Amino acid sequence: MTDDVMISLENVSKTYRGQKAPAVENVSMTIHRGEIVVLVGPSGCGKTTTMKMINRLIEPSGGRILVDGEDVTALDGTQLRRRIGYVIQQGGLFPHMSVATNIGLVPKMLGWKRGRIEERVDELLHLVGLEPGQYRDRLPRQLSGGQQQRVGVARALAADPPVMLMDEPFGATDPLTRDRLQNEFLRLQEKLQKTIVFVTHDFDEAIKMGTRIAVLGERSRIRQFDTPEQLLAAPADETVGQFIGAGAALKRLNLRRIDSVECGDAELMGVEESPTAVLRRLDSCDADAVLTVDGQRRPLRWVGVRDLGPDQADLRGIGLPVTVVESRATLHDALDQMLTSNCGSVVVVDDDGRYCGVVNIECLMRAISEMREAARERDRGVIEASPGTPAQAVRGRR
Ligand SMILES: Nc1ncnc2c1ncn2[C@@H]1O[C@H](COP(=O)(O)OP(=O)(O)OP(=O)(O)O)[C@@H](O)[C@H]1O
Repeated sequence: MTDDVMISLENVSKTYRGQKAPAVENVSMTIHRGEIVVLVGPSGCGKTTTMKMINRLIEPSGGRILVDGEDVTALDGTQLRRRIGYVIQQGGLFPHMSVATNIGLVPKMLGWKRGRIEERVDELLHLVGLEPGQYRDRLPRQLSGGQQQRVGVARALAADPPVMLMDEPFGATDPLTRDRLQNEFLRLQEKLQKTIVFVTHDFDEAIKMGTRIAVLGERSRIRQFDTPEQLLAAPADETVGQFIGAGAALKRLNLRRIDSVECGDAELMGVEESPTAVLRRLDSCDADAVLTVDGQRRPLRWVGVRDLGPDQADLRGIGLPVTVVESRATLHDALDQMLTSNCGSVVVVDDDGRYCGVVNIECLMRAISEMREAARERDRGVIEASPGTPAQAVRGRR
């Protein structure tokens, strides 16, 4: 096994007791350090069974599984599970235990001192965006679904395991929360660089989260194991193509993050400026609205000529609300926001909500045609995929 490999499945099979046919048959797969490998496939194809054999929540009937070079079947199951974080739907929290107790479970089992556990719990709550003072002592039922999920992730990270298994972790949340959790998790993963096996039903989620995606068929047979780009551009067979579904071109928007395209610029004006200053600015540029921002450059509203009546004293509260999207979100998220908000553009913000730029429909169209061209070139074998090619700047318009 090379240094780069973190998990290796070698001819792994599972036949459940009382069943004739195996649920998983002869699966071999290599997962590298720091990658997110997503297992997708139809219901009942064996995704969860395959994943749970890695931490031996399910004992394999045959084959070998190596984690960081060690054969997991030779290790004590409980010890093994302390070294592999595990996240399931709705966090899988113990309902009668506080958030802090839930997160501190594995460190406690590992014999950490109380002070160290408390410090770690607070550190993890910060990491997943929950204020420790506010959430530490709550019970899981006093949290929203998304918050429970964040605590589930914090718990899995408690003992800083190199490997995480995630079984439909965001499955039980509404689409907006799921999007946010996905983005937050990707941001965390940039820092943490864990090796992650991720099971989902949702192909769009697979594209967004996966470094590589394994499309599984019956008995976990691997139909294709490839990067999202390659899967979308060149499905291995008709079944994979059907699974990817219609709109592969649109789905490619999931592959490109907003921070990889050159955004346009809006005409920014501090909200404390005067309506006359706005009129002067609009007169001198080709934008039809300015974007008002607060003292921290956080976007507030789009203000155009028609919002400025003769008696308008200041800019506060006038104009159209902005639709914002994080710079780490995908172009697909940006398009989604545009369509749901009925707005021709979205304002891109950084982690602190500060203005970064504007993405509009022309910018998306340009990115789509670039990706299409790159896929064509790749098919011709001319160049490697280059999904990071920046789009040209666009003018910000509401
Ligand atoms: N404890 C069990 N005993 C017997 N058969 C089982 C058991 N658990 C799962 N199976 C069977 O093994 C097969 C694979 O199940 P598994 O849960 O791994 O599939 P999956 O791809 O994760 O499904 P889903 O997407 O619906 O969650 C299914 O046919 C299922 O009925």
